[in-house]
Amino acid sequence: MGVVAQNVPVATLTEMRQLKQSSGRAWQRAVVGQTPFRSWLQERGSLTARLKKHYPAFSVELLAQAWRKPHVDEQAMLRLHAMSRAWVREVMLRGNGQPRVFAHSVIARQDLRGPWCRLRAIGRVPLGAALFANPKVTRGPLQFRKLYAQHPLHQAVCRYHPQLQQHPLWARRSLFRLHHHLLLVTEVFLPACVDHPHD
Ligand SMILES: C=C(O[C@@H]1C=C(C(=O)O)C=C[C@H]1O)C(=O)O
Repeated sequence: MGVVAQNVPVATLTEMRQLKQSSGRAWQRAVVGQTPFRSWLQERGSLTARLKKHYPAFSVELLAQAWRKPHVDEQAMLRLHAMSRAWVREVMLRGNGQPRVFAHSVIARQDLRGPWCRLRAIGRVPLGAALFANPKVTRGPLQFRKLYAQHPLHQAVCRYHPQLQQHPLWARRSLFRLHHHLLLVTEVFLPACVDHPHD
C-alpha cells in the first residue's frame, strides 16, 4: 500500500488490479443453490414485466442518479480505467407499494450517446421498457453474487432499508449491449420479492 501526501494511503495499481480481478471472479464463482430467489435470479426476461404481472400497482422509485466512479468490480465490465466516471442510476422497483428489487445501472459517458442518449432523463420510466423493446439490444450472461454488509451495493440498499443490515442479499448483474454501447445492470433482490417465487 503506497502513501501520498497528507498520509492518505492509496492502493497501488497492482493492488487495485488484484481487487478488480478478485471482485470479478466473485461474481462468476457464485452458484445459485436452492434459494427462494432462484427463479428471480435466473429470469432472462424483463423483471419489470414480471413484477407488473404479479403486482397491479407497480412503480419505479428513483433513488439516485449522478456521475460517479464505478465500483472496482464494475470498471472491468465497462472497459473503464480506474479514475473514469460513469452515469449511475439507482431505483427501487416496487410492487403494491413494497420494495422488491433494488437496481443499480452504470453506463460510461461514451455509451450515453446515440440510441442511449436519453437514458439519463427516463426518470420513473422503467429502464427495462427501453431495453427489452429494442430487438437490437443483446444481454450478456447473468452473473450472481450473495452480497454481505461490506459490499457497496448492500450498503446502498441499507441506506434506504437499514433493517436489512444483517441480511445477506442475492444479486445478479448482466451487460446490455446496443451496437458498441454497454450498460451494466445490477439487481439486488429484497426479501419481499419471494412472495411469488415461481411463475
Ligand atoms: C432491465 C430491466 O429494467 C429494470 C428497471 C430498471 C430501472 O428502471 O432503472 C433497472 C433494472 C431493472 O430491474 C428489466 O425490467 O429487466
